[in-house]
Amino acid sequence: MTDLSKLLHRKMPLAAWIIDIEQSSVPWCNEAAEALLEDSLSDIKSGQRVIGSELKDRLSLYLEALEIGDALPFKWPFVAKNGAQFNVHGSVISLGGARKGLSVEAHPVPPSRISLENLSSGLLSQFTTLSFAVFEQSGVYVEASKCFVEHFGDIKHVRDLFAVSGAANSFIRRLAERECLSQEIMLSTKNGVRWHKIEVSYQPTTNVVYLLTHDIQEERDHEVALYRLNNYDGLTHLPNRNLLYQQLESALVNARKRNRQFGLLYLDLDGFKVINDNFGHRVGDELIQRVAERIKDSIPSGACLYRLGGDEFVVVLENTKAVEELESIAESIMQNASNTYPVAKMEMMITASIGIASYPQHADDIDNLLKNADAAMYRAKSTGHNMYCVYEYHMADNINAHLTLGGGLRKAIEEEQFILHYQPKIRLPDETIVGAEALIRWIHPELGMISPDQFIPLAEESGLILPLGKWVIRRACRQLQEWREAGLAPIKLSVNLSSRQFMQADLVDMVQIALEETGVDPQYLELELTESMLMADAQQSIEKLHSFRKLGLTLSIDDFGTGYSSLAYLKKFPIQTLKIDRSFIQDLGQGCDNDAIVKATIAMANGLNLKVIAEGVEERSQVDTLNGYECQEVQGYLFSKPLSSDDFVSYLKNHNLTI
Ligand SMILES: Nc1nc2c(ncn2[C@@H]2O[C@@H]3COP(=O)(O)O[C@H]4[C@@H](O)[C@H](n5cnc6c(=O)[nH]c(N)nc65)O[C@@H]4COP(=O)(O)O[C@H]3[C@H]2O)c(=O)[nH]1
Repeated sequence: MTDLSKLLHRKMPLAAWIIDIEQSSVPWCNEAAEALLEDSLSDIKSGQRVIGSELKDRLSLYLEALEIGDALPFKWPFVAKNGAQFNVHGSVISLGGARKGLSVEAHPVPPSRISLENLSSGLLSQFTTLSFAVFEQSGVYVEASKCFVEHFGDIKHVRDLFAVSGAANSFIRRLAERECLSQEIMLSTKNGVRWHKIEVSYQPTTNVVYLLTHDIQEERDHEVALYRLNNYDGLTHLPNRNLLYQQLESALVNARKRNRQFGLLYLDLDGFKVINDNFGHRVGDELIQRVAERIKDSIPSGACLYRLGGDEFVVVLENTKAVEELESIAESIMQNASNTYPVAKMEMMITASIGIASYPQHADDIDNLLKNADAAMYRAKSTGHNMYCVYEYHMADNINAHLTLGGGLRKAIEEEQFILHYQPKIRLPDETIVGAEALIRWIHPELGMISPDQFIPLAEESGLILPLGKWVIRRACRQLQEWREAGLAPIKLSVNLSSRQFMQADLVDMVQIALEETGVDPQYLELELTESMLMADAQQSIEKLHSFRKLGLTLSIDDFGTGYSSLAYLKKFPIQTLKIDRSFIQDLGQGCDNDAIVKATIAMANGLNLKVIAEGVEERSQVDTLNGYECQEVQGYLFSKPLSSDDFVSYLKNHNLTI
């Protein structure tokens, strides 16, 4: 071994070592070889470096045929752990006597030659699932895997891959700077532009660029779908509550920083639940879509519309100068939204109640701004549908009262905490009492008497109007029975129906049963309906009204003139009475527009053979004017406020009606 050491100096740069094939060992190696051997060519066993059995068998075959001094007939290629490639040359030596061994040297393979050899071998094209390609540093295409070619087609230059030329240029610039990079980018494939994750590695030894691509379009699509799901309403495609909060937060930051104002409108459709419950969710959904489109068309381009869910929407307007800007949006929405909607082959009508709140006047944080706009909306709803209210400080208390009332309503129905009051109806010109309107009152155990304006909207929204409405009809029928039994001359009693009640499928049956149970002659019961209630589905309304007529009841249109007065339809409805809304009566006889409207309405009703009653009559002058227009009946505080049952009987007696 000492001789050999002289022969092959340990410090020589080439890795060199000796193999004793018979012993499967490596009796000597120089320093350069040590690193290589450690990598893969041998193992250490019991302190001795050994070669594997496979290599031993292979080399033994050759040794048998070779003489000492002969070179091995092959180069033995291997790649070290650090990626360096070597060809190992060997020659047969004597290890003493006739015992043959092998002296080997590892020659590094010049990198460029290897890459060119490998690349031109078409090796990459064998890869079917991994998408990668090799380019010269200049970007010229060299070779690619099968999968890459199938995905991107024939490309000549790396530039051909990029969907955006700017991205291609920056990519090539970075390559020139020999950067390794990993990024998500859009690439042009045979199937169009798709998102990819790419990894690029520049190999200085070979002067080539390796590009690995991974199509992530599906992941991107999922991300986008998830984002939409979280932030947009599926039905109307409007942004939802999440995005509303985002916009409000940024609006608040901007407004605080720049000392600006912004505001919001909180919209809730009136009686939407009724439509949903009676026509089904599909019709309800379609209506919501149409309404959303209508609202969107009614707001200025700078305003954003959000759907909070159900029938609630919010409009946000930034950089406002005055609350009037928000009010004018509300007016425009109300004007457009109340026109009919063609839905499911019907002409539907729906209105909205709107609450307005503005930063900083009405609240200085988002939650309070929303809460106050909501409170203003509640106020609009309970004052009368289809209107808007700007927030005022006491409204927040009002909403609390609403919640308390709403919670107690169910219990109140169970415990029958209600009574009916009766307001006389007076015939003109002789001013005899010919009827009464039944008006509900809630006798709350703690709050006392609550007016219907405060709880009927809640009952409608919650659906409790159905049991409540049933109670009213049964109570009114019983009252007629009691008056008859008390010997009073028969009078007509009218009952208000809510829109939700009117759409109730078994309403006609329910009324019939109430009449039969009390033995009341149906001609003394009148139902008061509103125009919008009838117009929600005019065709169905006509059928229902005919069913009521068959029972023998009379039908009246309440609040005439405030809704969608379609004269064409009016002729088709089998109604007997028009009740002119009190808003037209208030300033009657003062030569204003209302005089002409009332006069024309009465003339038209007479032409259609309908009886006309004017409500809200408070002044004698109004009676005189109405008399002049040939109005048949009046009702109002001038004659009497709504009275309890006992007071009503006294009123009848005092007015000399036959008992
Ligand atoms: N300023 C003024 N007001 C007058 C005058 N004459 C009558 N009124 C009031 O005007 C309302 C007339 O009833 P409505 O328009 O059907 O309006 C009713 C009706 O829409 C609803 N409502 C009342 N009872 C029932 C009910 O049993 N069922 C349903 N669904 N709604 C009801 O609540 C509304 C309000 O009822 P009320 O508070 O009783 O208010 C009554 C009545 O007290 C007057 O000369 N001046």
